[in-house]
Amino acid sequence: MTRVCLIEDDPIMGEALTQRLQLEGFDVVWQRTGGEGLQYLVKVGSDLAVIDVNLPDLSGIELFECLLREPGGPPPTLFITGYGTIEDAVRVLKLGAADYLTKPFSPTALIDKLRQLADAVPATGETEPPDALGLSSAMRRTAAELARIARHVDTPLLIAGESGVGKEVVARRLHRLQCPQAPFVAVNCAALPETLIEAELFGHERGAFTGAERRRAGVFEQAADGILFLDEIGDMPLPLQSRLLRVVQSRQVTRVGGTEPLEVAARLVCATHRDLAALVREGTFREDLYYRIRVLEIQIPPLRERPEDILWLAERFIAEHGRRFPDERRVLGAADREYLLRHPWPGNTRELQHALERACILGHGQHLALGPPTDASAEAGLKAQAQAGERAAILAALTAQDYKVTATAAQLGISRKTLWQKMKRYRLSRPDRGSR
Ligand SMILES: Nc1ncnc2c1ncn2[C@@H]1O[C@H](COP(=O)(O)OP(=O)(O)OP(=O)(O)O)[C@@H](O)[C@H]1O
Repeated sequence: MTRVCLIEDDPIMGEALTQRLQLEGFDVVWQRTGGEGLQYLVKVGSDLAVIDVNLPDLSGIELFECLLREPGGPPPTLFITGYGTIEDAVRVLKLGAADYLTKPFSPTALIDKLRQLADAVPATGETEPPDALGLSSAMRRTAAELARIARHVDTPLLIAGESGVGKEVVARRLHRLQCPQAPFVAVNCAALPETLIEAELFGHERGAFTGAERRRAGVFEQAADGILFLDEIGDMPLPLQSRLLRVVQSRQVTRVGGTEPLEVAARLVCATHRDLAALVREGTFREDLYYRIRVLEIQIPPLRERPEDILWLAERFIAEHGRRFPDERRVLGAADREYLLRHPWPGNTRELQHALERACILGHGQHLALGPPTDASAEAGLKAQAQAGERAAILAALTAQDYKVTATAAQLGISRKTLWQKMKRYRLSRPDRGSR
């Protein structure tokens, strides 16, 4: 049963909500002051919290800020704000609240929101799954949906969202759920020259064109019964879109220069940071292909719209860095949290990850060096900063190219040898995802 801690000083409202939530099957604990509520959440904890912003002793926002400083952080929290106090609503969302309701509200609206949160929260007694995607309701919902999507292995999935939000992470998560032993083949449609993309996708027979000295399997074949991840699908040239549509519809592929069709067993997962519907309207993306690849669709909101994920992700990135470099174990301080929550993160999770990597490398003792460097540390840290930037650029290119050295070296404009040397120096190797 999902536990809800209701923190509300108004006796009539408190009692009415407690009764209604109990009737709806929630396990409700009603705390009448901010202080008692804080103590309860720190000592006992709860799956969800409903907190009135206006409490007599400690405001709901102060209470939430205290919980943010606790090691476990607050549970997914729904705030009740006063009518017309939009500033409060914006503030609580920025701090990481899951949602808010403005008074007066109907109990049904509260219950709907709590149910949405409860669906995504593990029931009492369960710990957070190791492969959670975030704390926000959007990412919890995505994680829950992936488990269902994984069962329908033939249905294409479209993952949409701004660059760096974690579309590939979601695709790889699906792979882990659906077919961890089968291949995961990632292709960046934007990174392939138009002349190569057809042969890369569909493969080619020996002698199909100048330079085709031997037969080559395309990515559909390479993906076998696993997942074929077509990133930046919006950048695929129109003529190839028609061919792709035929493959998706017939579940058969014919190599360039070949005549024998081969069965396609792989699941197609496409990703885009572009507005495909707009591309369809402009005539640069085929409408029939659009509908075919988005039978299932996951929209990942930008990080700025799910601030509750920022600190959660930051903790993970810092911990991960500390595991890899034990002498660089840093801790997120109050000023760091404030900085992280204030920054708009136009580059989304990727930018956050790189900012924290840099902050861990340049930090001292437990302290992170977040934000612009101070005068004293600027000079001393300049070299390290340049190296951190270089490492981050190489890491981004490796990730974009699925750790293919030739393609990554080409993207970065350096030789394969130089790339190998730098990967060694910066300890960059393909993460063991068990996917190939
Ligand atoms: N939920 C998450 N947990 C941990 N790391 C994440 C998460 N989401 C994203 N990241 C990290 O952020 C970076 C960007 O993620 P990813 O490559 O999946 O984004 P993307 O949306 O596919 O980006 P692009 O559109 O540029 O291809 C990666 O290094 C990834 O490891």
